[in-house]
Amino acid sequence: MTGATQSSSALIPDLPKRGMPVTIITGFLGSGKTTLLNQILENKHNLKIAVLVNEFGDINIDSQLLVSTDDDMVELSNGCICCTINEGLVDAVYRVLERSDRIDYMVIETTGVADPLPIILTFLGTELRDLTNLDSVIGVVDSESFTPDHFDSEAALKQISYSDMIILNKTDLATAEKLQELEAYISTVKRGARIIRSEYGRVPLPLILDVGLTPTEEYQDHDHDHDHDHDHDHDHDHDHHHHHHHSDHLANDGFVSIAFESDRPFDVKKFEQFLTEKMPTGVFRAKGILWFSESEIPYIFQLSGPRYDIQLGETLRKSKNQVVFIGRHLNSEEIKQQLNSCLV
Ligand SMILES: Nc1nc2c(ncn2[C@@H]2O[C@H](COP(=O)(O)OP(=O)(O)OP(=O)(O)O)[C@@H](O)[C@H]2O)c(=O)[nH]1
Repeated sequence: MTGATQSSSALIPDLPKRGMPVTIITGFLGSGKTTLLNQILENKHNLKIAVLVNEFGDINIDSQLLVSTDDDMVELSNGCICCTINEGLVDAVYRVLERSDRIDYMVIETTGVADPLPIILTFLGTELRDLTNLDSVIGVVDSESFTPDHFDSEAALKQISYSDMIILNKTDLATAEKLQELEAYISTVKRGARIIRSEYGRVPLPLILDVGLTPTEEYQDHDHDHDHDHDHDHDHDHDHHHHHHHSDHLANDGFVSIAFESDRPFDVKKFEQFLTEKMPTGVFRAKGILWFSESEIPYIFQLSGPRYDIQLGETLRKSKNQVVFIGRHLNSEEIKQQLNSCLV
């Protein structure tokens, strides 16, 4: 990777020694990362922020749900974090650095099943170290659904242990006791962790941006290539060097992502019946832009753990149905067939 990017750095010789500040937002599926990112974008005032979003799945839903002004930039790189992001990430960062207009800050949202370490090491262990300044890694935790078994997911645990700060989000859905238990648990995983409670990611920006929390020297001994060689349970030896993966391949800790798109609208009653009666219990997270035959305006669909909501997406353009289901032990064909039968 270093070889591939060295030539790009020659294009931007004038960057200051301490480069562009970068914040990484990590956290499990549905914990509130995009919500936090929207809070940042809505409250950034004059700061020009470039946003990089990496999604688990073939369709970019998050990018469509981000509030964005002309100054912001959303660079997308979908796919499996282990296969795609390290190469795609360096290129995307260069595209931001090479922009002629001023960008003050970069915020990266990882997928909900990502191990943040390879991303951290991409900033600290490659030539990006001189061009960027990793400010902090923020881990978002869903205080309603997170439990100490951390969804049986190594990634969920690593997201906490590599975070410099934890946003204990969705406090409106958890009892005071649960919040205290979680804070105690998080402190056992990450001693001395800075924990901030929030609802809908509402946190004053000075508490989370430009805080200089990443202990960069502690990562110095990590061997970048070695650490990238991790233990995901999918086999990608034979296709590591090309990036036309399908979502079925994107399994992390057993999670798979199933993308469904259609130019035909859904029947709202059939779709709700699918959600309440037919959807497999293995579905942990779903999101999408929905088009119902009854409405001219598209809807935003969010499902996280036990709850879902479907809200009018006034600012979205109606085009087609796009929805992603993420979970374990999912039968992709069966789900697609069931969704097809909800179409008008
Ligand atoms: N009640 C409640 N809901 C919240 C809060 N924060 C976020 N949500 C909802 O939780 C759902 C998931 O939020 P997102 O911000 O999309 O979560 P995410 O971490 O980006 O999800 P992935 O990208 O799939 O990993 C959405 O329906 C949000 O509106 C909160 O503090 N309280």
